[in-house]
Amino acid sequence: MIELAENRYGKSRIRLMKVTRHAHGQTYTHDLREWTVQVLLKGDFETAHLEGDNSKILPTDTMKNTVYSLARTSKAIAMEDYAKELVDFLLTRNPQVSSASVRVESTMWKRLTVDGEPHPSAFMRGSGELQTTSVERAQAGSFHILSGLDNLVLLKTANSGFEGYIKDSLTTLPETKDRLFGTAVTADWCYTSPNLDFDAVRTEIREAMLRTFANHNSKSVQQTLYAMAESALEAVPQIDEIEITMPNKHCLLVDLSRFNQDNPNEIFVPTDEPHGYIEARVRRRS
Ligand SMILES: O=c1[nH]c(=O)c2[nH]c(=O)[nH]c2[nH]1
Repeated sequence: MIELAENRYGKSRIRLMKVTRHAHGQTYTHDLREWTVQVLLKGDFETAHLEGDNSKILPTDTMKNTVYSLARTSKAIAMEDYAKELVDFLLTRNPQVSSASVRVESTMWKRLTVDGEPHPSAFMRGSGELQTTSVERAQAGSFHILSGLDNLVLLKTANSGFEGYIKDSLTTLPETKDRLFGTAVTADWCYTSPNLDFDAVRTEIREAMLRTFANHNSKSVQQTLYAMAESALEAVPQIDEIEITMPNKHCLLVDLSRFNQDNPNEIFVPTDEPHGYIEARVRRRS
């Protein structure tokens, strides 16, 4: 006997740009948001898989249209609030759906400064960093919101060392009190409430992590990762758990002795592969 164990379906990589226009008398300001949205539904789709009966299937093309239509009417500023509206909309109109999940990835656009003034309608891509959220709700259930960020690329040139580790017959790594520490942070945190000023909380979490990365006297990526998670949890009571992944993007000191030159930690070769991979989930003790 064979059975359908689990299934879900939806639309991925729905790209959306929203311009919000504010008029101030003779002048104006525009706000810009760029989101990539994924919608996934779980529910009563067994007959679709087993019999080819599409009578309970909301086409993924309709889900894509829903994303744009709701973006037009929604007053949400935070992507978490927009995702909640989208989940509610899909669940209300589709009783065959048992749970809906919406993920939004937001691209960083920064307002251009021209002649020292913020420009009302010109923007610059900030970096490859993404702000993320995944919002899920079952019919008659409550929201589960996991927000975070991805590809926050950081580097510190002081206050990082790595010493005192295991040495065995395969060790070649020299100990160092002074190395470059480069990483690309991924973080995901859970909120204690589904109704928050999500953008304000996000800013505080991000700033707490950045401050700690900059100021930490790092004995390892592991220690700095934990300190960053701890500072986010201390700064923001509205989250109770945070998971952080920090690859160790090694920058290797170049040996210039072959050219009769010294290299007092000035010339490095940045490497992508292989890289260390450090991950931890840190939570408030209950
Ligand atoms: O911060 C570090 N943690 C490690 O576990 C590790 N391993 C390694 O080779 N270099 C480093 N650096």
